Formats: sequence, C-alpha cells, structure tokens
Amino acid sequence: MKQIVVISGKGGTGKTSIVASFAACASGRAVIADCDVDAPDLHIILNPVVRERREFFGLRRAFIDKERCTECGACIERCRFDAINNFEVDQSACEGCGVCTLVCGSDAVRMVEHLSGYAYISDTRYGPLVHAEMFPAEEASGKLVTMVREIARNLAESLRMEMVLIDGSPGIGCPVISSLAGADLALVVTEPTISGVHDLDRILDLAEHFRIRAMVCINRYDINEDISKNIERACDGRGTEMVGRIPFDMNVIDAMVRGVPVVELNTPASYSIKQIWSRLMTSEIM
Ligand SMILES: Nc1ncnc2c1ncn2[C@@H]1O[C@H](COP(=O)(O)OP(=O)(O)OP(=O)(O)O)[C@@H](O)[C@H]1O
Ligand code: SF4
Ligand code: SF4
Repeated sequence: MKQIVVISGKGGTGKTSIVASFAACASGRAVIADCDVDAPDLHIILNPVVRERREFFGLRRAFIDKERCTECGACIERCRFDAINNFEVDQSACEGCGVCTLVCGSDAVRMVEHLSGYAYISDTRYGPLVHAEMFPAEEASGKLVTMVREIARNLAESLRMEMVLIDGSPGIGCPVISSLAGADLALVVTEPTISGVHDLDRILDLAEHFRIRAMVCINRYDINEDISKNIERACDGRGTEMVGRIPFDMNVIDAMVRGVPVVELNTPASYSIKQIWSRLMTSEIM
C-alpha cells in the first residue's frame, strides 16, 4: 500500500481540486485522507456521508485545584505563556507545557485532556474519506493530521486498498510535516507567482529533508509563462521531475461550485490532471 501526498507551499494553489480529481481517477483503489485539518474543503467536492466519528483530544491543559492551592505564586511566575491569573488557568492561553505541575509544591495542578475536534470516516462515490474538524481556537493540528493518517492507513490495509491519497496541509509548519512524514511520493502543486516560487523551494527542501521523492506540477501555468519557465528551470537544477502544467480553466471553478471533480468534465485542465495522474501511477515508486 502506497501513500501519495499532495502538498503546496502556500494555500489556494489548487491542491484540493487536484486531489478530488485524483480521487475520481483512483476510484475504488484508494482511501482518501483530508489532512488540511485547519481549513478542510475536500468534502465540498466529494460530498461525504459520515459513517463514524472519533473524538480527538489535542493539547492537555492545566487546572488548579483551589482546595490545595496555597497561592504561593510559583506557577504564575514560571508560566511562559502568562496563562495563570488570580490562581486560575486561562484555558485559551494554556499551551499545555506542564511547567506549572513541576513547580507546584502542593500538588494542586492537574493536566486534563479535553475534546478538541473530531475525525470522521465517511463514504464518497470514489471510496472512503477520512477527514476531520478542529474546534475554533484549538491547536495541535499536527497531532490531528497524524490521527487522520493513521485511521486512513489502517482502513486502507483492512480494505486491501492500493493506496492512501492525502490532501496535505499547505505551508511548511507542523501539520505539513505530519502530512509528509512516511509518504512514498509527494506531488507539490505550485503556481507562477513570486510567492509560489519562493514557497516551492521551501517545500522541496522539506521533502528532501524527509527523503521523500517529490514531483512538481504548475497549476494555472499560463497566467505567467515567464515565471513558469523559471520554475521549470529551478526544478531541473534541483533534479526534481516536473510532471505537468495545468492551464487556467474556468471549468475548475465551475466544477467546484457543482461539487464534482473537474476530471469528470471534458476540459483542458482535466486533460492535464489525468496526464499527471498517469505519470504518478507509472513512477517506479508505485
Ligand atoms: N486551473 C485552474 N483554473 C482556474 N481556477 C482554478 C484552477 N485550479 C484551482 N482553481 C480555483 O482556485 C481556487 C483554489 O483552489 P483549491 O481550493 O483547489 O486550492 P487549495 O490549494 O486546495 O486551496 P486551500 O489551501 O484554500 O485549501 C478554487 O476556487 C479553484 O476552483
Ligand atoms: S501548562 Fe504551561 S502554559 Fe499551561 S498554565 Fe501550566 S505553565 Fe502555563
Ligand atoms: S504553584 Fe501550586 S500552590 Fe502555588 S499558586 Fe500555583 S497552584 Fe497554587
């Protein structure tokens, strides 16, 4: 069973449109995992029917037992996040570091689990989808990504699916590291803008660091063909394979509004996406 992750250095490059199309291409052969847990939107195109919900416990938070607290102030002094005021922990400021439990000589602080979101296993017309929601102001999205990936991997194994197809988080922070780790192949989606070029470099460095084979595609390549050529040269220079160029195509937006993967329509973008999929499937890693 192989794990393919689609990532991008920045949001809005077209990652979700591409993963939804790949889901259609892989229909019945893949478990799909939406690891963009901070802003999940794959469900908009895949219209999942939820089958199972699992609780997600993020960071543990501190609680002070007023009965035991001697009001010595040691925890207030040592909390780096100024989360303790008037011998009470402000739950939205507590980062769960646990320092207060270590400095309290009266055993008055407890670290308590709390519900931070849910992971879901759903059915879609292309196969199972594992997705998640984080409650507002919650943190630990990297941990939730790890949970989504673990559920997806176990599901793929039990259903004897060929692959897990992962819609990764954008950026290069903790959630994207959790999306990438242990993947067999990463497709990096970029676009021909200055920030796109800069972010591409950072995300390729990250994939290289984890020794994950990365390939690149340029979405909306024709909005600036000069920058697209620069991206191609940069990939050449790094020895990274450029697997495709997707043109700007209003049908992609239309498909998203209609809730269908664009590959289900006959359009210039869908043709390019199918070609990219074929290249991924014929890569020696698969
Ligand atoms: N080739 C294209 N031509 C025209 N519009 C496109 C193309 N690819 C994507 N779009 C549009 O760009 C927007 C962003 O695409 P999408 O949501 O797939 O990107 P994303 O990288 O997953 O974004 P996010 O980081 O917000 O999840 C959407 O409105 C989508 O319809
Ligand atoms: S767990 Fe850390 S952040 Fe939270 S109150 Fe204690 S010291 Fe502060
Ligand atoms: S360190 Fe313990 S006893 Fe001292 S103020 Fe904090 S909770 Fe209370």
